[in-house]
Amino acid sequence: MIYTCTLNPSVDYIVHVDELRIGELNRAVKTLTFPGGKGINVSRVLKRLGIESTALGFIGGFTGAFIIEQLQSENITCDFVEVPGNTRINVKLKSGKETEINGQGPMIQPEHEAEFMEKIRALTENDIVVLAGSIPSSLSPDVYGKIIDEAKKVKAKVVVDTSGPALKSLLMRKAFLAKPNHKELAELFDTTFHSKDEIMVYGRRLVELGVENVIVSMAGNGAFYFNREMTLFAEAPKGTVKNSVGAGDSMVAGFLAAYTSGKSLEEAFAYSVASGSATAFSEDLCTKDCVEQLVHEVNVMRF
Ligand SMILES: Nc1ncnc2c1ncn2[C@@H]1O[C@H](COP(=O)(O)OP(=O)(O)OP(=O)(O)O)[C@@H](O)[C@H]1O
Ligand SMILES: O=P(O)(O)OC[C@@]1(O)O[C@H](CO)[C@@H](O)[C@@H]1O
Repeated sequence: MIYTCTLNPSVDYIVHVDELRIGELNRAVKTLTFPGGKGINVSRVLKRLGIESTALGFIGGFTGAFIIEQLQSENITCDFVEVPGNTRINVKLKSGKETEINGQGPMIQPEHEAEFMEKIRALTENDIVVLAGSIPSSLSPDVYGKIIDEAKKVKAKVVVDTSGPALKSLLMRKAFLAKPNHKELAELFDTTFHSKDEIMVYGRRLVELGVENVIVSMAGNGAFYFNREMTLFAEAPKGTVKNSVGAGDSMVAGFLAAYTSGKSLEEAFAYSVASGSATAFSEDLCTKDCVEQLVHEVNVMRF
C-alpha cells in the first residue's frame, strides 16, 4: 500500500482575476476550490491512475471536513489525525502570472504527533510512504527525519518531496525517491544553475548521497532522472498551461503508479513527466486519459 503524508494539508482556493491591482478591490472572474497539500495531491493522482493509497496527516475544522468529504467522494481512504483549529486555506491567484499565498495551518500538539507516529510504526516492508510538503511550524523541523527512521525500521520505502532544511536533513537517510525541482536542488547545495550540465552534476550528487532514484523537474523545460546506473532526460510535452499547481506532485504519483505496476524505471520516468504535464494542462489534477495521450509525446534520452 502507498501511504501519503500531508502534515499541513490545505484547501486550495484558486482565484482568477483579469488583472491584479494591488491595494484595490479586485473581482474574481472565476474561483475553484480543491483539497490540497502535496501528499493529498499525490493520493488524488494515484487514484486517477488506478492505484490505491491511504492519505495520512493532520486535519481540522471546517476546511478539514471539506477535504475529507472531497477525498471520500473520490473513494480515497483517509486516516488523518484530527486536530483542533482549521486546516489552512492556500490562495492561488491567477492573473497571467501565478501568485500563491499559503496559509500557516493549525497547531499540532505532542499527543497528535504521537498518534500519527503510531500509524507510521504500523507500516510494513511492502509499503511505500510519501512525505510531501511543508512541515507545520509547531512540529520539529526534523519530523520527516523521525518518520523516515520509523519507516526504515519496518523496511518501508520512503519518497521525499519537500524543500529547504527539511530536504537537507533527509539526504543521508537513503530515500527511495526524491523529486526536487531545479530551484530546490540549487538551494539544497547553496548554488545557482546556469546550464543543464550543472543540474546533472548536482542531481547525481543526490544519488551519491544515498537517494536511490532522483527526479529533478524543470517545469516546461522537462526533467532529469538519476540513479546509480543511468541518467535520463525528457523534454516536457508542449501544451497550454492552465494550472501548474500540483504538477510536481503528479510527477511523484505518475512515477509510483508506473513503478508499482511493474513498469521499467525508464517507463516510470516517462509516465511521471506525462503526469506532470497533464496536470499543468488541466484546471485540476491530471486525468488518466490525458496522461496516456501525453506519454506518447515523451521521448526519454539516455546519457
Ligand atoms: N509549462 C509547462 N509545460 C509542460 N509541462 C510542464 C509545465 N510546467 C510543468 N510541467 C510538467 O510538470 C512537471 C513538474 O513541474 P515543476 O518543475 O514546475 O514541478 P514543481 O515545481 O514541483 O511543481 P509544483 O510545486 O507546482 O507542484 C515538469 O517536469 C513537466 O513535466
Ligand atoms: O506549503 P507547502 O506544503 O509547501 O505546499 C502546499 C501546496 O502549495 O502544494 C501543493 C502543490 O504542490 C498545493 O496543493 C498546496 O497548496
